[in-house]
Amino acid sequence: MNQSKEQRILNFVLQNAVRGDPCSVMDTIDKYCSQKEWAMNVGNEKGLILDKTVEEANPSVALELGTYCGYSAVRISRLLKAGARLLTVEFNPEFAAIAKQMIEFAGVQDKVKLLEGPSEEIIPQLKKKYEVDTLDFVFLDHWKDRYTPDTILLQECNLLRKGSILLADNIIFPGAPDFLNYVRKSPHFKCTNYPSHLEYMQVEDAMEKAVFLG
Ligand SMILES: O=C(NC/C=C/[C@H]1O[C@@H](n2cnc(C(F)(F)F)c2)[C@H](O)[C@@H]1O)c1cc([N+](=O)[O-])cc(O)c1O
Ligand SMILES: [Mg+2]
Repeated sequence: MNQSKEQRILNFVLQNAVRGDPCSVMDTIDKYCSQKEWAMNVGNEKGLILDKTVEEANPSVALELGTYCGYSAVRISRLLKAGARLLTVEFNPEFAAIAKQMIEFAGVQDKVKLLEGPSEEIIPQLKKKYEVDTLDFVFLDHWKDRYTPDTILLQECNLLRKGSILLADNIIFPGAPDFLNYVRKSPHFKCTNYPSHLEYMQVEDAMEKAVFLG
């Protein structure tokens, strides 16, 4: 049975990146996806915005919705302080298996917990099952029509605290218009837009930061 694109990306990393070196894994994925096969990793340009926002948040507990191949899980977890952790949620079992191997190869597995399943099931379990009090940082990069319902669900589950930082990918392309509308109109969020480009392409894109005000 022929391989999936995600399996080809993982194989390229296993054969070309330096084991235990997160930056080498990120650079190798970016090289493959810019030169051989496009894939929906946040990439290096938007990745720098992600880096700066993670450093600003300096999270003890971070959540990512949309693991995919694990590129941003590696990117985020490499910046976490000792004892901090990233919970990353993936719905597709095949992608989760790829991401698990990617995370282990990068050597960040002790900082990352990969949770498999739909967000509407996992988010309500975070407090009791995954011992989360509140989330310091949330990266939204999953299905764009889930950004708003999951942001509402995070609030309903009391997982946000004054100062929790949400960062959303793909505000322009593919776009998340209802999310943009929701957070910009809400009195509970202070929003900042970061213009950028779609990963590996000369297409406009942007990220939106939404700080929860309590
Ligand atoms: O569709 C895009 N991303 C969707 C990303 C989807 C990924 O998030 C997972 N997921 C779904 N639900 C959950 C959770 F957590 F809820 F369970 C996790 C899906 O299985 C998939 O791996 C996309 C598309 C483009 N593009 O250019 O088309 C560019 C991008 O940067 C993109 O992120
Ligand atoms: Mg994205």
